[in-house]
Amino acid sequence: MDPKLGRMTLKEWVAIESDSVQPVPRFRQELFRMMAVAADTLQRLGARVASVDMGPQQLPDGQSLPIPPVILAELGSDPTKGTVCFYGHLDVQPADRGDGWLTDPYVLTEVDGKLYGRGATDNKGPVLAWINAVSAFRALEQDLPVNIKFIIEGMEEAGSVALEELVEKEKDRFFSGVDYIVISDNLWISQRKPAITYGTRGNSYFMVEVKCRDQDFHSGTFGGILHEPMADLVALLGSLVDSSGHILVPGIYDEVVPLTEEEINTYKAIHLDLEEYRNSSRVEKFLFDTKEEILMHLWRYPSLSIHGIEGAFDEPGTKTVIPGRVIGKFSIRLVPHMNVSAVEKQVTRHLEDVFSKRNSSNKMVVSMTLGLHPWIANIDDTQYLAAKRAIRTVFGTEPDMIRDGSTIPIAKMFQEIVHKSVVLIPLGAVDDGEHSQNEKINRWNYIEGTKLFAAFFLEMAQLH
Ligand SMILES: NCCCC(=O)N[C@@H](Cc1c[nH]cn1)C(=O)O
Ligand SMILES: [Zn+2]
Ligand SMILES: [Zn+2]
Repeated sequence: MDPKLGRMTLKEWVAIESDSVQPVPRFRQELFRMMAVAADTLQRLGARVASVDMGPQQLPDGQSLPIPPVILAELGSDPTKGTVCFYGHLDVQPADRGDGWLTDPYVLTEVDGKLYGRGATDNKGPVLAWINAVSAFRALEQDLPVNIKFIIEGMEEAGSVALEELVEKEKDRFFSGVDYIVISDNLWISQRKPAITYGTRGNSYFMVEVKCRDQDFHSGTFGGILHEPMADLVALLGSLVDSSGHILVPGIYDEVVPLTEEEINTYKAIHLDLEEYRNSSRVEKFLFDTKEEILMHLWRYPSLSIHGIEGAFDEPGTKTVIPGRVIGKFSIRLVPHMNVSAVEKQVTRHLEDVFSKRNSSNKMVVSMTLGLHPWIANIDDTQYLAAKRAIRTVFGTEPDMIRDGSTIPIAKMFQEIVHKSVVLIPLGAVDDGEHSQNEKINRWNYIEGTKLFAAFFLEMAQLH
């Protein structure tokens, strides 16, 4: 802890086990502690801070847990200055030492300039980099070049539960004076070259339940005389996508924006060392061989991923069970201009069609549990220019102009509800391993990223 500004270090933040994905009271308490610590840090910096009560989260099993508060903080309200709003999240993905972490995930550990720890890059490091950039102006006793607002949540990894309602409610209050919105919750596509991100994919998450009864069966006693739920489910999941990654749901590609020559040129301009990307991902072969195809299939085409089966036997050993009820989980990453409710209908119709052809006596229920829209921005907006200039100043290079294959739900919500320009300014390197074992942020990225944000404030002040 910095005694003068009361600033917390990344090590202290990583030590808080703020896992929002596992809905258990212990992690919820940690999340509340995390949000209280962050609110206190911002208060000590001189911000006006409100911790907004978000009410309960209803869980699928009928229980509920409290949602951690969202922090709304404001520094400066000079009407002659522009106002930049920064969004970040302080919840993390689950992490367990036994899952293959080489160090304790909740003890920030430096090895060769890499700071390992859960949340180091996603998203505690970048949030602290923003706070550090503000406190640099404070330490130098300089006025902030722009007014700054922070919106910081603790449920992003669980799908930003209840956040949309809050943004809607605060549209004409907290967000009324906001000119620009910045998010730093993704990565560069290179180890050393900075990037600016102007689009993300959306996500439709599906559950397909196949049920015979609530209890499992002995396969010696029932095997051979049942429509087995798992066999139905495997056939359903197997009908979704072919071996070249093409989604088999009829109509799913209908609304995808057609590709133009001009767009292809934007992919050509990006430097991506495929060999390095493949090696650092430890993947032998991708579905596509060229940089352009890889980028397009990550950013501008939909993809379908199968995530898991609830109720399946997944332990080591040879249990001879027939699961009585199984739930398959898969999701489709959406791109402009796919529509969430059209996708829901197409997927449901397709699964009903496949299931009916099996003549199974089991019951199938399809539900879409998340529907997150894709987002794309206008890269000619002022803050894109400011970010480019700040990158030139700090890194001495032009940024890669990139999109992100994953989903940052708040980007689209801000665009739709607040109607302000949104930019993603990542500061982590391509190999930071967000969501994975051994997540890290490089010391260099963390420090240069802090400088980048300070330079960005100065550029925004000039351009506004
Ligand atoms: N590189 C940015 C990472 C942000 C991220 O991982 N977002 C999640 C959000 C989500 C989508 N569906 C459920 N949660 C993601 O998986 O894309
Ligand atoms: Zn994140
Ligand atoms: Zn994440």
